[in-house]
Amino acid sequence: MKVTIVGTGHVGATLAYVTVLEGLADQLVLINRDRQKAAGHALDLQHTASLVRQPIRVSSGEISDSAKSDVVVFTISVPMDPAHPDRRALAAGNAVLVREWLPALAEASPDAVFLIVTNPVDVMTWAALQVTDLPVDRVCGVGTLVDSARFRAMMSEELGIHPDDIRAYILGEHGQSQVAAISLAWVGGEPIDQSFERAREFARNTTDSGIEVFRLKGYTNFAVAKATALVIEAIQHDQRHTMPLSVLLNGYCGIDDVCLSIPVVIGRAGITRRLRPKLTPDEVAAFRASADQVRQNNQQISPILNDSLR
Ligand SMILES: NC(=O)c1ccc[n+]([C@@H]2O[C@H](COP(=O)([O-])OP(=O)(O)OC[C@H]3O[C@@H](n4cnc5c(N)ncnc54)[C@H](O)[C@@H]3O)[C@@H](O)[C@H]2O)c1
Repeated sequence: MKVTIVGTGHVGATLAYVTVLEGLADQLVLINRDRQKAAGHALDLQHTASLVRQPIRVSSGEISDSAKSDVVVFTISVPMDPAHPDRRALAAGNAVLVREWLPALAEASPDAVFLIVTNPVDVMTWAALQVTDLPVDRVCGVGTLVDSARFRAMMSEELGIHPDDIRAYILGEHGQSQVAAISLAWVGGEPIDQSFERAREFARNTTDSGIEVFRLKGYTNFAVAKATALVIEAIQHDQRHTMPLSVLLNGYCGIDDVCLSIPVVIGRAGITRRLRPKLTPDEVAAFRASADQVRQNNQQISPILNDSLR
């Protein structure tokens, strides 16, 4: 399997390291505007590859070197203002990057699954679909996967049960309007008590946790890299795992033409199913409000995507 990581900043470089350690590809290509930096990471990872069991070829290069990738991960981004950490503020700058990079990447790897990590990830996933002819089931954003994992970890600690045994999703925007689908949370077949006040507190903590890491160290990399690696692994082995990813919604909860995280099934062909769990009326209302928020951002960047540079 050939994986290309576009952008070798904190997230891209960490994901490249996890890809090598976990043997998630036979071939890994790194692309960065600073070619020397990408070459340095590739060389360092070649040395790493000689220490792991699974052989993997690591190189750096241009978009042409990414040709016929099975997975392309997009992580390039304008920087977030440390004084005002707000993912939505990256929308205009990153829309320019999506417009500049995605068409050529898609042309080079028309059969790849494209994983968008760049924030605001729901808006950028939608943007990627606007500037390419990629099928909707092969473009998805690493949206609330980390949020959901964090939410489950908090519940796990409270309940004294392994997080793998807890099913719980954060849905909607990877950001302030995200929705904790507490009505869907269960363990061992038992629903988590709706009146479980701590679950609401955990949901609030989850919403803020990514930004909190950013405030403390200036970027986030480990959790998102591991989450993205899980998605790559599901594609590599056609695992058909269910996970919350940001995908284009059309007619979902009455929402059209917006990318938001919902539980999906993912495998080698990309998204094979969009699951439709039964949410409470309050959760549906919150999910629709999240869609409205993201739609506003989409509208703001539309003129940038339509710019004549395309
Ligand atoms: N989806 C998620 O859960 C999640 C989690 C963490 C971070 N993120 C997002 O991932 C993105 C990357 O984060 P990071 O910490 O790696 O950022 P970073 O600043 O460390 O890296 C950004 C990369 O983009 C490249 N870049 C910047 N401007 C460019 C330009 N004009 N042309 C080409 N390349 C350019 C840089 O060279 C660098 O490789 C950000 O948008 C961040 O918000 C998403």
